[in-house]
Amino acid sequence: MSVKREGLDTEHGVILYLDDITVSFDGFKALNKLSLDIAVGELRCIIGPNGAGKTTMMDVITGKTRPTSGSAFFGQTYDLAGMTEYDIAHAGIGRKFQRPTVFEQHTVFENLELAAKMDKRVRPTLFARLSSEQRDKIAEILRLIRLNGQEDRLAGLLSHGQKQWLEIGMLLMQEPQLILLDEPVAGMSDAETARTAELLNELRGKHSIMVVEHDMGFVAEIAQQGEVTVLHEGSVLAQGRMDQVQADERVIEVYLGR
Ligand SMILES: Nc1ncnc2c1ncn2[C@@H]1O[C@H](COP(=O)(O)OP(=O)(O)OP(=O)(O)O)[C@@H](O)[C@H]1O
Repeated sequence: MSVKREGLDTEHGVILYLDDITVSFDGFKALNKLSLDIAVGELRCIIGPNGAGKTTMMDVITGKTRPTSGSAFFGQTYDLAGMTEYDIAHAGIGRKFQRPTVFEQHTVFENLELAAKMDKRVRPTLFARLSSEQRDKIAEILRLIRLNGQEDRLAGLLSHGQKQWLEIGMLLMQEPQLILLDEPVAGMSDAETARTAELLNELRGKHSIMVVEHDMGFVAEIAQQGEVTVLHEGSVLAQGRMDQVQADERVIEVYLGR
């Protein structure tokens, strides 16, 4: 896998290392000695009951929350604990929150164009024309998110699912090295959920992606033979293929015990 971002050392094949991370809120441990690695090009699904610490983990990775102890590295060299949210985004970690936040008064194309111009690696180019390379990329992403032919529609008129795909497209325009998706299919119809699984399967291997999701059917579709991590009470309870974790007694207990 090529490493596009200068300075990101993934020579050892690992893009994210979380080691022994604890986050305490007034003594309550939202994360409790959490250790987790993501390989370059991996699509990792994270599941776990409510309150397991999934959002807190993403907040630590993106610099929104500081760990009380432990270390978080992006590649070999970026120590996330010492970086601001802006620096982390700039270094190449892109996050999509649960609710879509597209620019509703702009067209689909303009949304992707704005995302291209917010490319944090280059000088802001708000008034510059798109390069032909950027136009090609927008066309490719429009196809990927199945919004080709709809590029002139106002984003505010899209369905909930289409807005989510557009936002994924905007994230891709910025070429993040690691993509974090927080419950991407929450609120989607079954058809939209199936379509999102196809989209993520198309991204598999081309990007390093971490997906937090509650919808088990969807997780099974995208995890395939890859690893699924189950969080519980701020630590890793189990990790393995989806069929393995689903058969794990401890996992069954924490899901059924609620
Ligand atoms: N800022 C905070 N102050 C105090 N407690 C917090 C704070 N943020 C999270 N928590 C607590 O930490 C625990 C983990 O929360 P978190 O949101 O990370 O879980 P989650 O796995 O994302 O849950 P869900 O699936 O419901 O989104 C919860 O018990 C939550 O109440």
